[in-house]
Amino acid sequence: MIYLDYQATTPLAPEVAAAMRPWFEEKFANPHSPSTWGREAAAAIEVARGRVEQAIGLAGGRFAFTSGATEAINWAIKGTFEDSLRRKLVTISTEHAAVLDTAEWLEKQDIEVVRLKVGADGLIDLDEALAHIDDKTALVAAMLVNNEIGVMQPVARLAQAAREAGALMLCDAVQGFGRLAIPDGPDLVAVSAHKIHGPKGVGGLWMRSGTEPASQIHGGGQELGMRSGTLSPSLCVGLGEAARLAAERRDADAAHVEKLSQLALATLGQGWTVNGSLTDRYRGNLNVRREGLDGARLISDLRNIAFSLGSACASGSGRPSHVLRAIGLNDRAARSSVRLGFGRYTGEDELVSACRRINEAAIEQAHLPA
Ligand SMILES: Cc1ncc(COP(=O)(O)O)c(C=O)c1O
Repeated sequence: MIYLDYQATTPLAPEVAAAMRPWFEEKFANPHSPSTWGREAAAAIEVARGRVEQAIGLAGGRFAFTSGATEAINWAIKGTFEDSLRRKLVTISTEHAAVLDTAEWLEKQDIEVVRLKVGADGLIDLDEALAHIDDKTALVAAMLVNNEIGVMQPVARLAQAAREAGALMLCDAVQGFGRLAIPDGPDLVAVSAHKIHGPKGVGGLWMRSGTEPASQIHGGGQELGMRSGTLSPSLCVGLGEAARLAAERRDADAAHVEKLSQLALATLGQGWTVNGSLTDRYRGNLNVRREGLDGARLISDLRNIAFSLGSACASGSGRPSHVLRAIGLNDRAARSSVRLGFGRYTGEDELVSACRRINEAAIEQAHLPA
């Protein structure tokens, strides 16, 4: 199996698995218990928290663990509106479902939602965005790297505009965290462990000091009373170790990914078009289309290569991706697109071999009866 679906999830780093194991097995204490064992687990969680904060790299804030980025985003958005008299959210039409579905829920509570359009390059028009961010706006929510097409929005500029308007800025940094520097400016940053070679089921929300959205999960008062529920030392330690490794290896991983991206494009060869900006992008995400291709069929024909149509959610629904539609592709062009995602553990040879097979299968498909 050649794994080219790094945006859906990433393989667990061996260092992370090793760091997590004792907390599943002999060190099973409840980290909120006052026993010696409990305190040891709590201390390990605090070390992990420090590592995540360091990898996020923004000063003057604090990180709280959650079950993943979806929960962190729900918390940030719903909690901000619960605390604010302002009634407007400005976001982008190509955000992840965690943001867009929460925005839809807000609309039912009579909150105005502006979904900024994007151009064929997948990027917003900054002037249009600035015109919408005003004194009615409580929150601007924008992702750092798009999960489907890899393009990078101008997060720092949006954060500045939000601040000038007295609003807060949430950055869904899931696909950029640990891979790129998070630009300074956001007040709230959501991250997830399983996109950076950590375990599934853990992530969290970084909050600038003084910006603590209202709690959405009530109970035992863990995480400074902001997010209740017994923390899993194993998952938290796993995220901490994944963040530490990502920070340590960021430049080496970025250089590797850049090389892989060039190799993939050169191997696919002619007839393929990259969806979204060629310049403002994370290189480990290559969403490509080919005239007449049936992407779903290609994926089922090439069972030994794991790749996808776009987001895992869009793939399941059978509906064309909202991101590809937003960049102006019609149904046919959207269905002829596939996403190749690679990273730290992808070998050059396996990538070349996979791209060759993808290209050959696509050419073969063009000659088959529909
Ligand atoms: C951009 C983006 N935001 C949010 C999420 C949700 O993260 P999690 O799986 O931790 O809930 C994902 C993962 O699919 C993502 O790619």
